[in-house]
Amino acid sequence: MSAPPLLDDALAEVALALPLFRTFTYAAPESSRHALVPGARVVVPFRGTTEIGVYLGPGDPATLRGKNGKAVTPKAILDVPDAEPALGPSLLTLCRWIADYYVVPMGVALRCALPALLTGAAAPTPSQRTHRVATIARHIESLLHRDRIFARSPQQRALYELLEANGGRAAVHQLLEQLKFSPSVLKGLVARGLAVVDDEVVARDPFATRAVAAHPSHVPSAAQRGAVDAMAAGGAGETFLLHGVTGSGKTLVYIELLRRVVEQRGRSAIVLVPEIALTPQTVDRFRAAFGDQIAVLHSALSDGERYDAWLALRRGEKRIAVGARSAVFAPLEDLGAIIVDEEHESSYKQGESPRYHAREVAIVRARAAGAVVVLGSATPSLESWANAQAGKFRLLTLPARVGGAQLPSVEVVDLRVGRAAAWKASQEGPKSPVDQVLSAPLQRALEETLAKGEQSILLLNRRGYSAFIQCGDCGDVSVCPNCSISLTYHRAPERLVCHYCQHQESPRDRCARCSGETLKQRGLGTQQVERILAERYPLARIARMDVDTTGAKWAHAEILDRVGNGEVDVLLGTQMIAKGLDFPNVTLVGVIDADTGINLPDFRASERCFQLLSQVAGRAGRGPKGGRVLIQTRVPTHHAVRCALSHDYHGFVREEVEGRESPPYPPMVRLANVIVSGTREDTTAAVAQHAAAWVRALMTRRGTAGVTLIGPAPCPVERVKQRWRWHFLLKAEQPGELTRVARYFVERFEVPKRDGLRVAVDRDPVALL
Ligand SMILES: Nc1ncnc2c1ncn2[C@@H]1O[C@H](COP(=O)(O)OP(=O)(O)OP(=O)(O)O)[C@@H](O)[C@H]1O
Ligand SMILES: [Zn+2]
Repeated sequence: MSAPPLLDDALAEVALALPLFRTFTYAAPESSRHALVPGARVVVPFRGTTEIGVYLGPGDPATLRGKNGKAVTPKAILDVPDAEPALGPSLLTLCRWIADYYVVPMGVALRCALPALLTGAAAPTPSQRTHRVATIARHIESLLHRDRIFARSPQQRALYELLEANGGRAAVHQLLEQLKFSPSVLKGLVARGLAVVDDEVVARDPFATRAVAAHPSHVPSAAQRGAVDAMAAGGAGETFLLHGVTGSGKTLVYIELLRRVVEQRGRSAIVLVPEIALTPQTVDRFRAAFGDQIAVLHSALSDGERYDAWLALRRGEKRIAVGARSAVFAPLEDLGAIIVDEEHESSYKQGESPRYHAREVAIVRARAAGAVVVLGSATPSLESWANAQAGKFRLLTLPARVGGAQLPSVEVVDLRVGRAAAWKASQEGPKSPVDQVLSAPLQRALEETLAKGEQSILLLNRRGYSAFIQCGDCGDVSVCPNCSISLTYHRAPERLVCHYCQHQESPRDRCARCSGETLKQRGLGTQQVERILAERYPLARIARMDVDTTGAKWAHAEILDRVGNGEVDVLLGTQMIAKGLDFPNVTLVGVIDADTGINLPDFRASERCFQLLSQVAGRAGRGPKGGRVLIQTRVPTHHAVRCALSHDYHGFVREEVEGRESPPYPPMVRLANVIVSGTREDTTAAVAQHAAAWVRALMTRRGTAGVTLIGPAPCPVERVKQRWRWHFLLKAEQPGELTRVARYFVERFEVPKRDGLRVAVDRDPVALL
């Protein structure tokens, strides 16, 4: 053990947002614009430029020895720009925990807790917020009409349909640059009165102008009141797991809890939702209940607006922060509650350094602040469930839907055909497109629902027009030149897109390998299904929602508003339509292919599939009309499918946990995924092997019996953005051991400085792909 450092007030320890596991020592200024207190931003000279850092406390003179043992004169802090420290003591402590647990430099943790405008990382924004926007001027409802209008202008049609897919609007520069439309195509649409282009439309904060519909304020049911009472009486730092079936009224529970915490006790609160743009209904309910007290933090805010919201929270002008994962850092004092809605969602995990999980950060923050945490879900993560079973979290249950509504009946449609049926089908010739997508029972259900004027949701967990392009002769699939993943075929405009790195190319008619003819009809994507549905049901009003419609960020909210207003009969989309939607007139949910994702080489594949099926099924029958769910699958006996059919969360957990016992995976053990990547395959593999051997030797030397190492091996997705990827896993029963091993490794293991080699540690990974 080294002796504790002798700290010196004339010196300052400063964290900089650099990928270096050390802080820097500067001379504290004798006089400065503002007081130098821990958490204050400082401007310091660094390698010939200036950087913005955060002052942590007095510095250690021992750090001022050069390599030869001679004393080095510290450079002085240039400025302390803020009257008040950017980070209060509690957020500073939280960042220390993040740096330690997620094995990242302190400066990296700090940067993620501060708004971009304060870290010097912000781009100057005002000019970016002004752009030209193309909007559809005339809607062409029927497909036949459309065929006629665009008979001689397929490019215009593609652009028109792309605008449509974006909720009717898109930025002109995006259409031209990213999607490679020529300006003349857009001009053509404008000339024909089908679209208009507005000059210099300034993007605005959609929530600032979004009217809050007066939401009826319900009287909580006995079950809801029981949950609120328990939470309001919760001890400081207590964590509750609110397991409430879909439609059980969890949102009202959160709102009633906040009434007590914020309105009665005058404390503050944070509400985390998976993704703001996808959950406008939930956000609207909070806004309806608390109005001006809320700051909604979301991705459409400019850096300036984000900073304004941050300041309002910081000054206590607003006392409730609602936002996605980064809202867990909202600068609120006297925190009384943190709510994590849909706590099982993987979007709470940040994909880049620091790879924190907002749920875990919320728990740590609340414990330090003496606040309660509420984790809510109809399908809690196995980790949270295990914590509740172990008594670490207190379990509260809402076992039924509000107002006596029933959970929908769920039926399975087995897509497997026996040999005899397959023979018969082959004699009958190719199936019609709609028969390939929707089984007879699902078609019947859809038609009945349309006939009754009710709404349907169809889930297809794959985007693009057709999953990939394959050679009919040699079977070769078009893959991304940068990533080891097949390219997705998109129709509007026609192109192949890599969903990892956005690489785009034009589809070929002939195979690059054998010149055989390529086929474009393998697999189904949302665009293709939309088209097939439109042709089969020309009068149905169909809306599609998937990642491609994010071109205009708020397209989602607009599409959902149209569904809410009854302007849409069929909502077709990827997993993003499974979240939190609450439309009483949706009486049918169809899952086109439940098997997508079930066989991914990832220990969470089944859990994710069960959650998705349960969540999307939960969109049906939320009103008095009841509801029905049909799940098409080729694996009807898989426990993820079977348990979703009977709304059996407990049964699923029982079977799934068994599968995670041997070999052990979370929640039985704690996991860290160590990923080695680089631009050359051979050196990446060699470094991964060397790193794994290094860690093994360390563990033997140190006698860290509690940690095991598995691998190394290539990652299931071997190459992403031109980088090869290898990984190994560290498993441990105790998180502390894992921290020590990972930290020692990251700080001491020398990664060769060539071939872009990098090592990343992903603590508590949500996926191993
Ligand atoms: N006490 C109540 N009385 C009447 N209606 C209620 C009550 N509580 C909630 N509701 C209504 O029930 C519906 C479902 O509530 P909510 O959306 O909060 O469910 P949820 O538990 O979040 O479901 P999911 O997990 O599926 O998102 C909403 O329309 C809500 O307004
Ligand atoms: Zn790619």
